[in-house]
Amino acid sequence: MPTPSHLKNPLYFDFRAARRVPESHAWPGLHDHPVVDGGGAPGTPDAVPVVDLRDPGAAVVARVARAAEQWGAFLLTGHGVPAELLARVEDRIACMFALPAADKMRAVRGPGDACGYGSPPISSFFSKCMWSEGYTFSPAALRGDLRKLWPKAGDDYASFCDVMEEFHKEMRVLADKLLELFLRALGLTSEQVAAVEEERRIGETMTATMHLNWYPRCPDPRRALGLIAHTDSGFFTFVLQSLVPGLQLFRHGPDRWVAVPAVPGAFVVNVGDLFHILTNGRFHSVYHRAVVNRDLDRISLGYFLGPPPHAKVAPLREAVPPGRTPAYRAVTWPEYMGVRKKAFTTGASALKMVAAAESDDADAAVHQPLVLSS
Ligand SMILES: C=C1C[C@]23C[C@@]1(O)CC[C@H]2[C@@]12CCC[C@@](C)(C(=O)O1)[C@H]2[C@@H]3C(=O)O
Ligand SMILES: O=C(O)CCC(=O)C(=O)O
Ligand SMILES: [Fe+2]
Repeated sequence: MPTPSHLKNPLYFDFRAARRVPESHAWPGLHDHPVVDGGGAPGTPDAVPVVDLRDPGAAVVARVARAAEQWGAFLLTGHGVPAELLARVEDRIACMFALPAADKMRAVRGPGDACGYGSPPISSFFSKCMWSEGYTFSPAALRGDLRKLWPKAGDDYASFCDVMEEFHKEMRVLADKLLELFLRALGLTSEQVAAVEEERRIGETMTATMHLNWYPRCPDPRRALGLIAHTDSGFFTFVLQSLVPGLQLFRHGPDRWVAVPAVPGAFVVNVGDLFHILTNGRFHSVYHRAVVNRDLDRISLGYFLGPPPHAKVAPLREAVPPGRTPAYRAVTWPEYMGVRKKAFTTGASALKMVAAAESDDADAAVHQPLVLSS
């Protein structure tokens, strides 16, 4: 009898060969909270907020503020990234995930590596495995990274790199636009936004990381999980989900999972933990997860924006109410990842661990927003 393919490479779980969900991939507690549809009529309690950038400026700012304060996430439409480019991006991602296991394993993420192929970094905190594969890379340096997957270069390598570079160019511009909208949504005037940028260079220094997810179809989707519930750690993330839905946002009161509808051409924008800190908790990071499907593969792309590694992130002066001190202490992204690691192992909240001691002494308020040291 031939050896099943998933046993040939012990590091690689062959989802295609799986006829059932093994214990290693079966998650308890997946159905502790109900799942509700987030695609209802706009304004209904569970409808995921939509921000259409084609609407008048003041309406857009108000919608961003409401969504970031109440949900920590929204669907972004009218963003100007061509649908035709998004279709090519999805096509190239599917082509990458269809590479033979041996090719993908050549690019495997090493312990502590930011980039590479395999389960996302968060998976190391759990004993169960997720029903997905992922690939993380830096779009600013992708040609080198991608040679691990395509050592001989070739047409697929070239088209993947060309399309991702084109996408990155569009997204980086959109990220700057959204950052400005977020700052306006905090109540800053255009002049204050310009002054913040002059002083702190948040937009100028923001870095982008891309993480691609492949969720193979699953024989028993109720037992398996595509991506464990988490908050993104950076400033904000654009998620492109294919036409197969699977992203769910957690909402309190009553506790429930809201299934984000697959809206063609839309991005889901998630507020991350460092933005939660930057906005002094006014915009809150959103807890979310991805589920899998019995009949269909699903692909998603996360375009993560965050500060450069040496930049300290602390609440913006403008986000702290008069007479109060900032709610969080200054942290770099790597420091915050260290705190989050500790939080995972102890069951604590990483954001609470970087909360500053409460004080009403306005004179003691030392605001140290994004500080760039050389
Ligand atoms: C920029 C990043 C955010 C991320 C860690 C990473 O360095 C690259 C992968 C990202 C991702 C994607 C899946 C979920 C997540 C929690 C993870 O483990 O890897 C996020 C990370 C994050 O937001 O912290
Ligand atoms: O697959 C999705 O829709 C969500 C992906 C995600 O949350 C992530 O990559 O951080
Ligand atoms: Fe995420």
